[in-house]
Amino acid sequence: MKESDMLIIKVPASTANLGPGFDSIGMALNLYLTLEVERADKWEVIPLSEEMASFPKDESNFIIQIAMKTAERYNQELRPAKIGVKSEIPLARGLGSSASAIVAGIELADVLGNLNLSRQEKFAFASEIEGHPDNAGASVFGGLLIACQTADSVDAVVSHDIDFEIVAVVPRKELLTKEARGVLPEEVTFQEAVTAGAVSNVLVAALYSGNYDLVGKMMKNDRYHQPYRRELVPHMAVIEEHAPQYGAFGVALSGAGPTILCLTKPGAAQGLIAGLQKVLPDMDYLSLEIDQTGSKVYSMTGI
Ligand SMILES: Nc1ncnc2c1ncn2[C@@H]1O[C@H](COP(=O)(O)OP(=O)(O)OP(=O)(O)O)[C@@H](O)[C@H]1O
Ligand SMILES: N[C@@H](CCO)C(=O)O
Repeated sequence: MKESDMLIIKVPASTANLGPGFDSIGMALNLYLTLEVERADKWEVIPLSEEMASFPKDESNFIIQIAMKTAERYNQELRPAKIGVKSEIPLARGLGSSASAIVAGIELADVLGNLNLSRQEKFAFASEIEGHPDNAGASVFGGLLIACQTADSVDAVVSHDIDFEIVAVVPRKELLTKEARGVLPEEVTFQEAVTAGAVSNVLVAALYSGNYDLVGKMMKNDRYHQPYRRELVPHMAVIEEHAPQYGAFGVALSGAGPTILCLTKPGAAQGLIAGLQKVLPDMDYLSLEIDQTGSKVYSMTGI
């Protein structure tokens, strides 16, 4: 990065799991965390949207901490910068806000430290920090991602060809991922694991073959996490009951919740929102698309 540059880092939100793809499937969404980065004599974070005002304004800010950790991994020290931060991603609602902040920090280290990281390197480090690759991978690559993280490696297949309309039903109250992971069992039986894996396999095959009715059925049939998290998200059953009549073919918990993800047939999103507002008026409704680009960095001159 040159002294006079103002760089923009733009990272998409994401939804994870799509039901049975627990800690494995992610999809990038067109809501963004944006950083405006300029060289400075000391670290400074300027909140440019309301929710960002609650975070530290110095180098203890999470995004800067991630940037420093990334630089350290590559034996670099970062010179400070002034960073304007704005976000359209609701916090702790199951739309990948923490993963987008991690990816933004890695992108920040990449530009400030001239690290020249590949997308795979950014994906691997973001997944390591987040602990699972679904949200992090979607934020890095965009599109629909099927990923697998083991102790030795993290691998993903990313598709930019799959597309459908999305409605996110967002409760006004936060649910931290830590709490929603706390209700999951420590063990399942071998037979349960086999069935849960089979449901996930059919979901992926149905997604790739465009069999959206089967996609919806598999989203609902998840055995890994939704049965345990239902008690935290009572609005989910209401949406499952009413959404199909307004054109949704699939309903699932978005990430760890509490947002509910509805996938709709083309042109059905507005009707779905109007229909659901009648039964659940106290929710926010977002009509969204898949982000097919992933995280990107550009200068104010548009390069
Ligand atoms: N831009 C940001 N700057 C600093 N911290 C952030 C930022 N975005 C998210 N966080 C941190 O991440 C927390 C939310 O992470 P959490 O994993 O609980 O939910 P989520 O990522 O929004 O949802 P999910 O993981 O289910 O998709 C926030 O409470 C905050 O501590
Ligand atoms: N796969 C994760 C996504 C949320 O971070 C979960 O469901 O807990």
